[in-house]
Amino acid sequence: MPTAAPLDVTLETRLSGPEGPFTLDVGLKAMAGEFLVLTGPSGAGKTTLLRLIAGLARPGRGRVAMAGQVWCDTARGIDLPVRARSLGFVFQDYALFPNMTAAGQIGFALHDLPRRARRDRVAELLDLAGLSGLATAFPAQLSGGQRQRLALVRALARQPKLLLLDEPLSALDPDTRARLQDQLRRLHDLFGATTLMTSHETAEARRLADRVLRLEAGRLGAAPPPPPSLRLVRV
Ligand SMILES: Nc1ncnc2c1ncn2[C@@H]1O[C@H](COP(=O)(O)OP(=O)(O)OP(=O)(O)O)[C@@H](O)[C@H]1O
Repeated sequence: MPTAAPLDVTLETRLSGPEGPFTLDVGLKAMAGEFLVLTGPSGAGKTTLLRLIAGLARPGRGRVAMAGQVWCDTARGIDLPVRARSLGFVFQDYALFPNMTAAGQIGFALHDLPRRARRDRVAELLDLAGLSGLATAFPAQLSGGQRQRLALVRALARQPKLLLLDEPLSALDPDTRARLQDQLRRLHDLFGATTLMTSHETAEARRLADRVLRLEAGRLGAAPPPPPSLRLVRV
């Protein structure tokens, strides 16, 4: 259950879209453990917002704070490097290392643990991902769903306070996607990270999220309510 309001984001930055420049101008707060899904049309700025929060891009101006720690504040010249921010991410352009086994991918994220603790933690995370029998498999030997489960537990390996997911399920077939939605929500609940995910699928957003937000042309609004359910009429 959400308990506090630790993610506090106010960002403004100029972007150039196909129809000309526009401003990504966002104020966003999330509770600890809250699962937010960000929907909106292509080009609205969803990926850019996640990259700015992660520290992979720098905003024109603004502030990002998480759990009382300021990650970025342009007015005070603060801009923590990505590795100093307690976050995990699954981004389309941060794929798995092709030449590393499943166990190696997770172990890499835990490189500073002593060897035995690292081995135990890797085994535990592989088990959580349902990949215990595939510890020595390389990404090319895994299905799309297995790869995304691996990417997810790798992102959660260091128990980050914030989990950023950019369309993590979009490349999967519908059945795998539905299964992974449930697994994703379970992992989120288990780790208790605040999660911000982007999705084009309104149904997916409603199924997963505690709160759905919509970004349009750089501005945030609440998502429209779900359509009223059909009422049966006696004839
Ligand atoms: N550093 C930048 N400077 C200027 N414009 C940028 C920069 N980064 C992204 N853009 C532009 O901002 C717009 C929003 O891109 P973004 O990828 O954030 O949208 P999106 O909502 O995630 O779209 P999609 O749903 O298709 O992934 C795009 O037109 C992109 O070209």
